Amino acid sequence: MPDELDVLERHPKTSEPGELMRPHNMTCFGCGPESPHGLHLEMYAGEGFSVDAKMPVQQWMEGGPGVIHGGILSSAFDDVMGMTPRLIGPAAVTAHLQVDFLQPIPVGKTLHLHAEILGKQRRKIYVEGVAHLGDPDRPVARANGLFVQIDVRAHFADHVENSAKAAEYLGGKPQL
Ligand SMILES: CCCCCCCC/C=C\CCCCCCCC(=O)SCCNC(=O)CCNC(=O)[C@H](O)C(C)(C)COP(=O)(O)OP(=O)(O)OC[C@H]1O[C@@H](n2cnc3c(N)ncnc32)[C@H](O)[C@@H]1OP(=O)(O)O
Repeated sequence: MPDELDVLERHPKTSEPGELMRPHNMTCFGCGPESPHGLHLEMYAGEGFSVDAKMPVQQWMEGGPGVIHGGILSSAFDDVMGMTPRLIGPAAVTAHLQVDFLQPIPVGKTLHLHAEILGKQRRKIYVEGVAHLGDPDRPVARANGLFVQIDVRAHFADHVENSAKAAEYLGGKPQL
């Protein structure tokens, strides 16, 4: 992370600490309630510049026998960490994501995910993530990511017609 950072301020319209955050896209694999095969993560705004979510580790998420698939864990981090920019302003997309797998994460447990903005410089937002199984002092995974703020309309302009929600986005009535 660079030394010279911008001052962080919560966006006046963002969710209050403890409040459920709105999915950024109803069919998002991570947080979309309408995603047919998604994680259906419910995200809560935390104190400061943080977001929390809990994910029951289900059988279909299995990688090694009885434990979570690394890609599922990475996806969960991606989405929870990707939600933190909304606390401060324009949406951001993942430019870089790095995950440390510290312990096996068993099927049947509930994974607690916490993401927090470490700093921002221009459009770059540095975010860390941590996951545990109920005891915050015993993390089972950690992540670091770089998210880059975008103009959502310009960024998705060439792709939005492929969205399951294309009719709504192109009909001028985005949910967001
Ligand atoms: C009408 C439509 C309406 C639709 C409404 C929908 C609303 C939806 C809302 C919200 C969506 C949020 C979704 C979150 C979902 C969870 C997160 C994901 O899974 S996102 C998917 C995976 N990620 C991507 O697909 C990104 C693909 N990459 C890109 O598009 C570009 O590379 C992008 C935008 C990341 C950067 O491209 P540049 O051209 O805009 O900007 P440059 O100048 O290259 O980078 C800006 C700064 O970032 C650094 N940078 C960029 N990539 C870097 C990297 N990999 N490592 C280190 N630094 C990097 C650069 O060095 C530069 O830094 P310096 O300001 O000059 O210091």
